[in-house]
Amino acid sequence: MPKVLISDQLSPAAVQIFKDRGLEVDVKTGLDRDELIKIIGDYDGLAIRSATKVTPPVLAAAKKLKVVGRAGIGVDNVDLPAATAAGVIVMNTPFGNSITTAEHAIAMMFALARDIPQANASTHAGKWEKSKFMGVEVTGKVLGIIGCGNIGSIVADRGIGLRMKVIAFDPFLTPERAQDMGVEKVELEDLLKRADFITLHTPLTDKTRNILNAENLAKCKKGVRIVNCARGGLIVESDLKAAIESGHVAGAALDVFEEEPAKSNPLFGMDQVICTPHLGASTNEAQENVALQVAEQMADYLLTGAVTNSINVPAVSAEEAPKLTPFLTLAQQLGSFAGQLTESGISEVTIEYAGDVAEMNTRVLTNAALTGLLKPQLEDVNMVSAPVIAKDRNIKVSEVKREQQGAYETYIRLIVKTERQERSVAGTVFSGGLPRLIQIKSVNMEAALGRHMLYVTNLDKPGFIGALGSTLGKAGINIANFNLGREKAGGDAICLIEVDADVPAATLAEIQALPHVVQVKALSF
Ligand SMILES: NC(=O)c1ccc[n+]([C@@H]2O[C@H](COP(=O)([O-])OP(=O)(O)OC[C@H]3O[C@@H](n4cnc5c(N)ncnc54)[C@H](O)[C@@H]3O)[C@@H](O)[C@H]2O)c1
Ligand SMILES: O=C(O)[C@H](O)COP(=O)(O)O
Repeated sequence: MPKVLISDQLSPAAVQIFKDRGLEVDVKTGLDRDELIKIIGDYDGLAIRSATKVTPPVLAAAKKLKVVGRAGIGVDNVDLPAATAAGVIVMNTPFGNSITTAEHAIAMMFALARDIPQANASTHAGKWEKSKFMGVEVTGKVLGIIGCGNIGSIVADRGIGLRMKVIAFDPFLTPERAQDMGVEKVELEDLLKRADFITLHTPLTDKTRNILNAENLAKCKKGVRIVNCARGGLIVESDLKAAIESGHVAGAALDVFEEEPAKSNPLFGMDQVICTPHLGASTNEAQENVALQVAEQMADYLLTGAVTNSINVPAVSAEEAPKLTPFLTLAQQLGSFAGQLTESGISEVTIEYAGDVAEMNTRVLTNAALTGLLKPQLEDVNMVSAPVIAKDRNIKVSEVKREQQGAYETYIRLIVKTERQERSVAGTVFSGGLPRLIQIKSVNMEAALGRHMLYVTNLDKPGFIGALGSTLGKAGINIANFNLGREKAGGDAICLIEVDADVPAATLAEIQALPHVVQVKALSF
């Protein structure tokens, strides 16, 4: 009988589900790393929240482990590549605590507007400082939401209910979805300039890390109040401290910190800063939701092999797997390729299946393509949530099936329409199950996608390839594969280069400055 360890505070509902489904379950919370390493070898499943760190040494000791279930959203405490390499499925519950977290952000906004924690402490101390705590109304104020996904859009809805003017910065929010929500879609600069309250609801990615740094805080309206119930690392804490000390920022309410558990922090002790210890998801309702859901998902997987809400593995049945797997990889790669190049809201996605692949389970393949497409923008998107997210965002998704045509026996073509342009990319699977890109826009080429890729669009002129090669060489970057294609001699051309390491920003800038280069972008797969 499979055995599960619950190593963080989960609702007792989870234990009941595991037992009802016939699994053995142990609850051992507060384990340190070595204690976890010592016992993890006994378990097939590990159910966690954000406290347990699933690191490579833990995974190395977890010889029987098949699934890690995160009762909540963020899986930043799980080393995903290491889990994937160890064959461990990681699943989460992407929607179960969204309402609760949005409510915490609203509670923090009110606490800030009316100094409630400070006034509470002062009153308990018998001071009756009635004139000290002069607040601000939220009605009519501008609420600036950075990141308008599941939680951000619930905050927007509540803000509108409070008669606030809600503006949102989220490059991947379509104008139609913003309009449906009654939210004004704005650029970051505009949001910073106009918002009386700013609330953060993005994942922590390379693009969002330090999004509120000294430079951006200086662009904020004087007297702005800032709420962060998303992730520490979105705000530079020392810069926020300085902005509060100078009086430019009136206050901040923080549920999350650069380092957690936060035992000391530059912002601790400041009168204008309200802190909670990562309580965003801590309500009975949310905890019940996520515990029930994660236990059901883990039991399903351990008992039947069904995969739901997995972050690192697509959902496929045992019979379909061998034929479908290379096409799943291809679909996800095509999606990821387009997603990494997309910098504005997606309105439409069409996936063409031609030849043999049109007879397969194209729904799963479409979900794989959407997962790849949305992944560069969203922290938690998987084969199950991708279509729901696309629908929520008013992205029109359609499949077209064709008989075999053209040079390839079978292929998948992904066409992505955004506010600004239409992008198409096609690929096939070669014998031996090797996925290959065969066309980008209307330019033919045959390219495998490696871990580090450089995508360059340029004019087909002499000297360009040499200049590109020497720029990479000068930067010590080895070229593993070089693929070229062009529309016509002297016309638009595309280079897709596999390199052995990440290309630094300075080298990208040098390539961008080469004659005949239109665009350069580093991609990773
Ligand atoms: N405090 C807590 O206890 C708690 C609870 C739940 C979730 N969270 C955190 O809240 C955050 C949001 O969760 P969610 O479920 O709404 O995620 P989500 O993926 O549904 O939404 C994130 C949104 O951020 C947007 N985004 C991505 N990059 C952006 C960028 N560079 N600039 C602006 N917007 C960008 C995405 O387009 C998306 O709409 C996550 O970091 C999650 O881990 C915290
Ligand atoms: O990502 C999440 O779901 C939240 O940060 C909640 O984390 P917690 O389950 O540790 O409270």
